[in-house]
Amino acid sequence: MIKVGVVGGTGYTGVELLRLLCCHAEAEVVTITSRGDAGTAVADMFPSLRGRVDLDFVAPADADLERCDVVFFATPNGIAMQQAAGLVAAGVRVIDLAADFRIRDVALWEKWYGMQHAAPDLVAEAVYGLPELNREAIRGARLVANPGCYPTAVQLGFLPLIEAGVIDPSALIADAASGASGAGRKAEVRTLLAEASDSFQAYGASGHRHLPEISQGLSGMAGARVGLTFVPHLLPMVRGIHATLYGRITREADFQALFEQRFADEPFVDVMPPGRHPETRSVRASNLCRIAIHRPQDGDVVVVLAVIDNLVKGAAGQAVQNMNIMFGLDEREGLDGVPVSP
Ligand SMILES: NC(=O)C1=CN([C@@H]2O[C@H](COP(=O)(O)OP(=O)(O)OC[C@H]3O[C@@H](n4cnc5c(N)ncnc54)[C@H](OP(=O)(O)O)[C@@H]3O)[C@@H](O)[C@H]2O)C=CC1
Ligand SMILES: CC(=O)N[C@@H](CCC(=O)OP(=O)(O)O)C(=O)O
Repeated sequence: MIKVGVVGGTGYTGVELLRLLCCHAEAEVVTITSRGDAGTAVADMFPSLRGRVDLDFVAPADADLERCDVVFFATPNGIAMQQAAGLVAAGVRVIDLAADFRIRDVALWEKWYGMQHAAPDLVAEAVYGLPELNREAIRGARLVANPGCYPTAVQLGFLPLIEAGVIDPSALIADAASGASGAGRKAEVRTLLAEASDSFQAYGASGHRHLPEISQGLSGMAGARVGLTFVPHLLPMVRGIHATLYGRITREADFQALFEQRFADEPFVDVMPPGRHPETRSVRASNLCRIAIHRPQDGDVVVVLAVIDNLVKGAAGQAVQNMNIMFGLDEREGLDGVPVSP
């Protein structure tokens, strides 16, 4: 069994990791941390895990992470970078759900994240954990930077079009909306029920920290710097991301066939038949990204609709998928649950 440690077990992605890993045939969570709730039984805090997880939270300082085979950091930005070097040196593989190792340009990361990087030398070694793009590199990685939630949906939606060179990479538009769990479990006024429900609002329109991450990924696919307008929105729901992506066509192609062929062997990308509109609830609690392709009025714009569950394919599920690849397991292990609908 793969021995797993989770740092940051009381948050939304931490508990989602536990939900997925408790059904995993080859992995066992052996330690899980919380600063404020050390000593509390996991199943007392999360009754959904009663009978499934028989562990107490331990303080991060008391967690013996070095006895693990892999450690997931489900912590805010800036935590994993303080511990990753020691763990990697001890032979422990690390998967960071936060953004510490996602951006290769350390100065750019420091600008967007407003802090000094504690492990700049490790950034070059980290592998960006989007399996549909980087599967081979993930296999041998000691340190995986799990992608952000919006970046997962936006990159998967643009991937076939950019790789095939059929849209103008200098004029990409991504309109995306997320449920409130994307903001994490910590108390915040904007995600209170009375603030977020029955309303719909964009945020970060002038610049969101996922912009450099998405631009970096799309530029890698294009082989040149892309121009991207990215506008996130907060949706009055709990889970899910819906991304609407626009690309100006520069070369004719059968776009539906392009997507079907590119993702034919991908276990977690579902290309819907022509004319469909994917719903976020059709992927709820699953590791799927569901995609539909449109060409309104046969014009010169291709519109891609991509939905994921931000906590699963956008975070914990993708992290488990990466673990499966790193340890040579079936990529679908622990992740083949059917989405919850309605
Ligand atoms: N929510 C989402 O949809 C997504 C989140 N992410 C990223 O995943 C990470 C976790 O997100 P999420 O679960 O939503 O966040 P939460 O705010 O829900 O949880 C954060 C967790 O980190 C722990 N923590 C906080 N500060 C520290 C610290 N200094 N040292 C150790 N542990 C700490 C908290 O536990 P305690 O306070 O008890 O120690 C808590 O368990 C973030 O970096 C986020 O950006 C990525 C993709 C999607
Ligand atoms: C609704 C909401 O607030 N969403 C978060 C999503 C960010 C997130 O989850 O962080 P990662 O960078 O680790 O993906 C936000 O926009 O800040």
